[in-house]
Amino acid sequence: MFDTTPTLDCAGRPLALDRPRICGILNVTPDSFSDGGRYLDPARALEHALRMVEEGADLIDVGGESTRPGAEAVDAAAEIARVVPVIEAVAARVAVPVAVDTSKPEVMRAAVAAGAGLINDVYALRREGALDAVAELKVPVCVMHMQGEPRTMQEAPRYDDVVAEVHRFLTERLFACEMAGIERRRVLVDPGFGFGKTLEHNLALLRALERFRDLGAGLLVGLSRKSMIGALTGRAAPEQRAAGSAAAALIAAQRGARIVRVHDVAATRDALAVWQAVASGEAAPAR
Ligand SMILES: Nc1nc2ncc(COP(=O)(O)OP(=O)(O)O)nc2c(=O)[nH]1
Repeated sequence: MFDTTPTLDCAGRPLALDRPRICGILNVTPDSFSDGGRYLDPARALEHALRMVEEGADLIDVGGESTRPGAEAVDAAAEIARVVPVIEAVAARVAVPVAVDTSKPEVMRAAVAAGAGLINDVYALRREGALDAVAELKVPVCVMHMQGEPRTMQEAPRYDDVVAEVHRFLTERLFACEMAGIERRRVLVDPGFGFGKTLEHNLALLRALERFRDLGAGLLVGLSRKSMIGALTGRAAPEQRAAGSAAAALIAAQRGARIVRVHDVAATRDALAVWQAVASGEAAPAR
């Protein structure tokens, strides 16, 4: 059922993409939309990371700047101060790879020096120096589509054909990566749910997710607790959206996502385990 797509080498820590993998979100920010402020303290952040790995996370994604709609930007020094101590502490205690969710080259470099093995860039390496940094750091990277900037992206998202335009953007970013010496097998792509998209745009992308298989890159998807889930379930509070988020992660996995980026690891793992038992005729390896 799953083809033998490559295993990513995340600074010596393998991330096999032979079946859908779970990326646990660790926001070290005061203002992330669903868990802002909860893990600002490095000790709390480490505790949460350990719990997510225990629950089944195959990767931990540490972010120091909220990219929610309307978010204010954070400077590099402040972002580094937030993520580096947490990346150091988490990488020292877990065996799974640790990613850094940043678009700034200086944060990428500091994070990899601290033990990060994958870069997750919602700006798809479009900031000055980002492509060169990733080429030099030699760790895998996720490039994501966003229309506009977090501060204003949800004001009036508009596309002629959202699927075609997102596909074209990711094609161009993959080409830019290859031109910079970042081989395609080291790149993950992400349609960027909620990043300059209406509910209809997000649904169109999820329905057409298989279209992105032809990019020849692993597909990462982030739907967890987003307003799309709230709109479809009526759950106003993000922390009430675990069931809807697990359903969305399952649909994404069934349509080709290799990594699902989630807040609720245990619920997601259970949903994927049931599907894998049915779909592949054998139960997913018990944890
Ligand atoms: N690759 C990728 N990275 C992402 N980073 C942040 C968020 C936003 O979610 P969250 O981190 O929970 O919130 P915030 O940005 O407010 O910290 N979504 C994605 C996503 O969909 N894909």
